[in-house]
This record gives sequence, structure tokens and C-alpha cells, in this order.
Amino acid sequence: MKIAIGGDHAGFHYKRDIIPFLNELGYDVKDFGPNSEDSVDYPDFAHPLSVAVAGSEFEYGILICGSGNGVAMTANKHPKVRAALCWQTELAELARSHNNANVLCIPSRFVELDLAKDMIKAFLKTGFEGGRHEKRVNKIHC
Ligand SMILES: O=C(CO)[C@H](O)[C@H](O)[C@H](O)COP(=O)(O)O
Repeated sequence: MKIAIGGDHAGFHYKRDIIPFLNELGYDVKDFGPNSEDSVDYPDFAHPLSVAVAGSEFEYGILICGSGNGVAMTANKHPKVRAALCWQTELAELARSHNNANVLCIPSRFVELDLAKDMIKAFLKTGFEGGRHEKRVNKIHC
């Protein structure tokens, strides 16, 4: 399974640890940047990642910034992207099971790295329930 990961300078230090973590779990990961902690603008990284996920080049995306809000707002501008801002593992599970989320947004300044990794594992292992949820998800896209 191919995973896209990106964010901004506030998420760089987590992204640096999460990429090898994902590789060890057997995932093929593409890093959309940034490549340092130098201040950048999150849309410059969240948009290209979202285009790639929307185009089915990657099954899931992970976006990391300070609060998670900026990357989530950016990613959700893309019609085929359903980006979920999560700060608890159960939220990551529900984002997949109820909302069929394909991008997980992580607030690096508000969750510990270990929790971020737990959320990623939960997100990637949880399937979409469909059923009553599918009708609702289909209504998201106006
Ligand atoms: O989009 C954001 C705020 O909602 C992200 O958290 C950014 O990482 C944050 O704005 C960056 O702030 P900084 O003071 O420029 O590091």
C-alpha cells in the first residue's frame, strides 16, 4: 500500500520519525515535504499531496502541521479528498469507519509522537463500514 505524507515546518520533526515507522510496517511512503524545519506555507505541500490522493496515486495521505487545521482546510478543498483532523486514536478509527477518510491530519503541537503513531496505525487498519454511512459520505460532495 502506497502512503503520501507531508505537512509544514511544524510537522517536519514528526514526519521525519513517522516515515521510517511506516516503512517498518511495510508501507511504501512518498514524502511530499518540507525537507527542513525552515518556515514554509502549508498549502504549498498539502495541495500537491491532495491532488495525488484524489487521483488515486496513493490510497491514503497523512498531513502534519502545528494545529492540523491548515492542512485539513487545504486538503478538503479537493473534492475527492476527505481529510480528518484527529487528536485521539478513536477519532482516527471513526474517520475511516464512518467517514471513509483518505487523509489523516495530525496536530503536531497538540499530540505526542507516540499518539500520532497510534492514530496512524488505527487509521490505516480500519475499513469503511459503508451501509448507512455510505449514503452520508456521498452527500458530502456537493
Ligand atoms: O495551519 C496551522 C495553524 O492552524 C498550522 O498549525 C501551522 O503549522 C502554524 O500556523 C504554523 O505557525 P508558525 O507560528 O508559523 O510556526
